[in-house]
This record gives sequence, structure tokens and C-alpha cells, in this order.
Amino acid sequence: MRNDRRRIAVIGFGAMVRSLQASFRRSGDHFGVAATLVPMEFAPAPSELGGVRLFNDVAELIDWHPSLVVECASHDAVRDFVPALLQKGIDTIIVSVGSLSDKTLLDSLEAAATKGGSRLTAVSGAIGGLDVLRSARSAGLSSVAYTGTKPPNAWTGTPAADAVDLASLSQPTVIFKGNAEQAARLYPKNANVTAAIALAGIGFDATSVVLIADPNATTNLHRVVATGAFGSFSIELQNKPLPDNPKTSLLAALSIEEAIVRHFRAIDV
Ligand SMILES: NC(=O)C1=CN([C@@H]2O[C@H](COP(=O)(O)OP(=O)(O)OC[C@H]3O[C@@H](n4cnc5c(N)ncnc54)[C@H](O)[C@@H]3O)[C@@H](O)[C@H]2O)C=CC1
Ligand SMILES: O=C([O-])CC(=O)C(=O)O
Repeated sequence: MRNDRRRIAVIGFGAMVRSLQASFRRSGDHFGVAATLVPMEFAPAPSELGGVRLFNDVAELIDWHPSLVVECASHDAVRDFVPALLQKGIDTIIVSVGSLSDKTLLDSLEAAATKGGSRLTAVSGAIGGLDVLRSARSAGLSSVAYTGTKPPNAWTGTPAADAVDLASLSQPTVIFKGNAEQAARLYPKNANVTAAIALAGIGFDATSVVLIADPNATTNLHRVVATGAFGSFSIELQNKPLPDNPKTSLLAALSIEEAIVRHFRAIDV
């Protein structure tokens, strides 16, 4: 039972998990979500679970012996649950990569994984080109700049909503300029990609970030421009948002499926 590849649990039960379940169904059900960890305060109604087992407590999930846990919830969920899972030897994939902008948390996750002999994987999420940044950095990267543009409704509930009237914007408006540490921390549901870029490239402080609310945007637009000893690189993604969460791109949910399948594959190609 403990080695059952399908004993996959997620943390959270929102738009990403629903999209992941749809992906698994499309791909022929070789994998599936068997259980979810959601604290009582956020727990879905039993009728929404469709047979997925619900745990409210991380200790109960650990006792269930998952073969893999996939965090699809929030920065807090990474902080509250992932160290315990790793310490118990349970491999864990996280999508809330922006949580790793907290150096203390990053160090404690590394210590927990080392102690438990487990592995933490961060998904590529809504962004791409991370392989290029990782390869390029050993020869020296001189600059990495990220620009993220989303429609105004994707920025509701963020600091941008306090600074500008999102509903009445008539032109693209810069809502944030700074570095990847600030962006990941201040926009935990919108700027996880900045952490993925920072970790793959030149770190949180040196990665520059601009965030834009654009009333004409119909996609979540992500642009990365990097220069270094290797040459230069630019990538642009026009991501479709998930139907039930405009903040989150479909690609981010698809990257979870890819990370899960890859985790269990004998050959990493
Ligand atoms: N790496 C990337 O490219 C991206 C990462 N994300 C991350 O993924 C997360 C989930 O995205 P969605 O599913 O679209 O959000 P959502 O808001 O639709 O769903 C989040 C789910 O997690 C649950 N939840 C909230 N706090 C929790 C906690 N402390 N413990 C356990 N469950 C908790 C909620 O009840 C809900 O079921 C985002 O909050 C964000 O951190 C989102 C988009 C892209
Ligand atoms: O899904 C996206 O387009 C990006 C996102 O929300 C994040 O990085 O947190």
C-alpha cells in the first residue's frame, strides 16, 4: 500500500486542483488525486469532493502514507505543512513557489528534506525558460527582468487594488516596480513566477520585476529578458487564465501534472 504510485494527495482544493483532476481524466487516469489536506476553516463541502478523501490535519495525512504530496494552496500552506511532510520522508511538489522568497523558510525546508531523505520540487508553473536561466547562470548572468501583465480583475485583493481603481482603468497601468523578493511576498497569488525565475537565475534581489494591470489584456502575459556571458534570451507567454480563477494560468495547473508524471518516470526526459 505504501508504494502505491497513485497514493497522491494534494494540499488545497481550488481552481488548480480541479484543473489537475480534469487533466488526469483527459490523460487516461494513470494518476489521480486520492486525498486532500485542507484545514477546517477552508474545507470544501463533502459534496464537492467527488470521492477524494479529506484530511484537516497534516498528522492524519502523514499516517495515510501518501506516495507524493502536491501543494496547490498558498504560501501559508507551504509554511504550515511542507516541513513536516519532508521530515517524514514524503516527497512534495509545491506550486506556491513564491513562498521560497522567505530565506528562513527555504532553509528550514532544505533541513527537513535532508533529515527525512525526501525531495522538494518546485513546479515551473505559469512561466517557461527556467532551463535556459539555470544553464546560463554558471557562466554569469548580468540581468534578468520580468514583466507580468494581467487584466484588472486578476489584481483584485492585492495591494494594487488599494492603490488604483482597477474597475475604471482605461489604459495599461504599472502597479508594481521592484525586485522578485518584494513581488513574490506582496503578490502571493499572482507573482509566484518571479520566485521561480529568481531561483533559476540571479536570485531574488537582482531580478527586476514590473507588474501591469491592462484593461485590454485577454491573457496573463509573462515576459522574461535575460543577458549574460551566454548571450541574451527573451521569452513571452500569453497564458489563458483558469475559468474559475483569473489570477491563475492554465499552464500553471498543467505544469503540476507534468511534475507529477515526471516524478514517477524512470527516465527524466
Ligand atoms: N507557480 C505558479 O506559476 C503559480 C502558483 N500559484 C499558487 O497556487 C495557489 C493555488 O492556486 P488556485 O488553485 O488557483 O487558488 P484557489 O484560490 O482557487 O484555491 C486555493 C485552495 O487552497 C485552499 N487553501 C487556502 N489556504 C490554505 C491553507 N493554508 N492550507 C490548505 N489549503 C488552503 C483554499 O481553500 C482553496 O481550496 C495560489 O495561491 C498560488 O500560491 C498560482 C498561480 C501560478
Ligand atoms: O498563473 C499565473 O499566470 C501566474 C501567477 O498567478 C503566479 O505566478 O502566482
